[in-house]
Amino acid sequence: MYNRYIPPPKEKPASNNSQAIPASYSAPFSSSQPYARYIPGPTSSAEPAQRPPAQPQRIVFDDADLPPVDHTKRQRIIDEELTGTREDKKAKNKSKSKKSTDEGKLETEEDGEESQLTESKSRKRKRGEEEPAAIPEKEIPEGSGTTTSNGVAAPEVETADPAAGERKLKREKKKKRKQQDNLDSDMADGDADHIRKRHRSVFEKVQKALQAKPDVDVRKKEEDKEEEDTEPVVEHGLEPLPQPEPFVLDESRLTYETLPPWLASPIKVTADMTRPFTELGISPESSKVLESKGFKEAFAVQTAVLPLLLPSPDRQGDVVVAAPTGSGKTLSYVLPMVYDISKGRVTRLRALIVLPTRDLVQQVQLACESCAAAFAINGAKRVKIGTAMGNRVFMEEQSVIMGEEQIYDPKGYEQYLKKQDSFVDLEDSDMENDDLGFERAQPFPYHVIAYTSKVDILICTPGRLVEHITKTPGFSLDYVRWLIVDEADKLLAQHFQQWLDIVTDKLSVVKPGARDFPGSNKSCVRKVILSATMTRDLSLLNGLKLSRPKLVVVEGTKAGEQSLPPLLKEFAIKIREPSLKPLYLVDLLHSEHMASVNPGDVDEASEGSETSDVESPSSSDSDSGSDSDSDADASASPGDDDDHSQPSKFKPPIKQPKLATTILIFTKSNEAALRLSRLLALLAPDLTSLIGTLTSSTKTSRRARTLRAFAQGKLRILVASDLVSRGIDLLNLEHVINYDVPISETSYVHRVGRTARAGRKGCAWTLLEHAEARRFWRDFAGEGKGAVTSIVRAGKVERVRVGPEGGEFEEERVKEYEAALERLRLEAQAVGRK
Ligand SMILES: Nc1ncnc2c1ncn2[C@@H]1O[C@H](COP(=O)(O)OP(=O)(O)OP(=O)(O)O)[C@@H](O)[C@H]1O
Repeated sequence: MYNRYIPPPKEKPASNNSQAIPASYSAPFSSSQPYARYIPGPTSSAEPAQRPPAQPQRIVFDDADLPPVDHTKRQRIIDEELTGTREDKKAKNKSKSKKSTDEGKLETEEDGEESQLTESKSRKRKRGEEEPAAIPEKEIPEGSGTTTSNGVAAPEVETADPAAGERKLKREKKKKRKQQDNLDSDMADGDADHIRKRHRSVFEKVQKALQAKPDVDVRKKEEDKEEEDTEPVVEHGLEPLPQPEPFVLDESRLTYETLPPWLASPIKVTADMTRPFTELGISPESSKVLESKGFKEAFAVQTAVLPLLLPSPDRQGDVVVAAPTGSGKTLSYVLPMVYDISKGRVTRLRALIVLPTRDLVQQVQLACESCAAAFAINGAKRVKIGTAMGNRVFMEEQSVIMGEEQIYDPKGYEQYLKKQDSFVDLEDSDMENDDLGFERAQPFPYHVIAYTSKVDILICTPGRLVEHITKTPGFSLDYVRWLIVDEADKLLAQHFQQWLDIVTDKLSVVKPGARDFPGSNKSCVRKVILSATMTRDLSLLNGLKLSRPKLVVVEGTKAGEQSLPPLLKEFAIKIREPSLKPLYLVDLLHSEHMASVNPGDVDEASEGSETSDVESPSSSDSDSGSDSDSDADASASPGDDDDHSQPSKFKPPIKQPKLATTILIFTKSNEAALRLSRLLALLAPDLTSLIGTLTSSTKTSRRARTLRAFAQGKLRILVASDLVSRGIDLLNLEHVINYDVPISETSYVHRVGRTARAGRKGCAWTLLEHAEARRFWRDFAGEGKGAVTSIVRAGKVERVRVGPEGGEFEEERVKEYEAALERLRLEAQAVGRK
């Protein structure tokens, strides 16, 4: 930082005075140049004789604080300091000195500097040392009135007699000091301080520069060399400083080399591998029961996972499974887990299965019940299964999971009375249960309530699990020895109430006899982590605190890849006129493409179903209407091919319409799903009674009914949001239509994976508007320029044409469409007014 230079008074100095400023003096120092401020002499006319001649302020530095320096170099450094940076700092100084004048801010900053310098001076005086001479005198060229290369007036030095010259110099110094003292004493205190402060700042700079001398020398040398080698140095003003290279995100995909061994060397299983359950350690009796439930033999992933999880004399580690959608991952963990628990006698909470949605909880519950039945033979225990997903009031859920028993225990009763105040008061909680008449049991006098788990396996959503851990008396994970995390990538990426930390903390508690038996292979918790799109993000996986994990993948996939079901066929349809996209969908639904791909499956499911017991989109509120709505809609002539739209007083018998397949249509949001479902009902009246809607805003019970109706074939088309894109097992589903392109590869894999499950065929159709086409082909299909996709598929995505022959829809159809839109708008308005 440099102080503002104040130009010297415009009086003409005596030409023969060595202290006077030569005419050339002002030339290199404009007011904006960085240099110590010139101190003018006293202005009082009463003492003209004492007024010192105008001179530049001498720069004083404390040699005691510096290493011995070469004065020649020092001078050069000072010169560099004063000149080299001058241009660069010009504008900065201007604004700074202005600030300093206006606000006096600089003074404040400089107080410290001045006190340091004063301290240094006084130290020197105490030591009896002379104040060092001003700017290196030895360097001053011979001759009178010379200036330094910077134009600084150099004192005249006699060189003929060195002793005499020295004496003269001393005299001059003494004289100057005296003058300076006079000057100081004459000046008002504030002014003198102010000026001194300003000078000190410059001196401080010079000192710093000198201390940094070695760097300066090296830099100078380097600069000189560069100058020789390259172009002349261009001095810069206030243009932006050179910035470091922008940080480029490493988008390279994971390779085997970057993964830990257990991820890099997975256990691979061929996709078409099957084995009888008996060969994998399941008893023939249990296998028979499994067969009766539709599980004839173990699927590929099950053949690899079952041996790792079934009880064995060796203590085995945790298991991570990355296998395609519909490959049978659920049974691969449910079977060994239920088998293991069925060997016990006492009911305790032994297993937790965590899933992201309620629909999945219900689905996995069915798989668990099937297996529980399979192992409840030959006197083995029937494993008890419970759910916690927030679909009923909390206290009711608590009473389903936990049991209470009155035990005579006077001491315990006393403690209970003392503790009562600090006990978690569920009555005060914000749960939805309070006014429903559930009453928490109180202990009888001299009794305590002992809490016992009513279930061996709890299937739950993470949020509800945390609620039970924190609020349900007696709910404990001490005996849990199975933790299953299905759809793991989703659950790990979303920190629902820090559920994972809470659960893993609880599971790390060691209570001897609970799950820790020295030397037993049953000790500790077995963790099984599954997904069709398993993350390789170690920071996420680390949160699970896995112990000696093993990864199971389907052969043909590498780390970071996600394979599609082998029997899935994919198609893309170009939408030429985006504003008429619903018409393309209607055409696709009516086209020969929507044929059954697994003949027999759908018809079997729908046998005998003539009416639907679920809501229909043609009702004014498809998600909140009563079940009877669909009957009313169905009466609008479903299946009557001759005249679908004519209102008729005569209601024909309900017939199954000619849609011989099942279709799941994905939209981008709940709202879009509701809207499209209603629009379809208006545009394709023949399909009206077959359309159901699934969104996260639909009540769980209604969703369950809709799914049931679909499984039975009463509904043939489901319009859904991404809610059901994961895990939902619609076994008879044949076609998935991406009405809106999914947001990610992962989402695409899960959506299309709702079909072609369990060894069946299936088709996925994606409607592509022009703007979305590039992303689809590059990221999802892996075709075209710059294509990179992590999706592994058996075939290729085929292009299919749907829509009018000539490319344009008939005017009449466009008008129908516009009328349907208008009706939709009016209906929405009417709902808004309610
Ligand atoms: N061994 C088997 N024999 C016959 N069917 C089976 C067998 N194992 C699983 N299934 C059936 O396969 C279907 C898909 O299984 P599951 O839901 O476990 O797949 P998933 O791999 O978990 O799929 P997603 O990743 O989509 O959740 C289910 O209907 C299930 O009943």
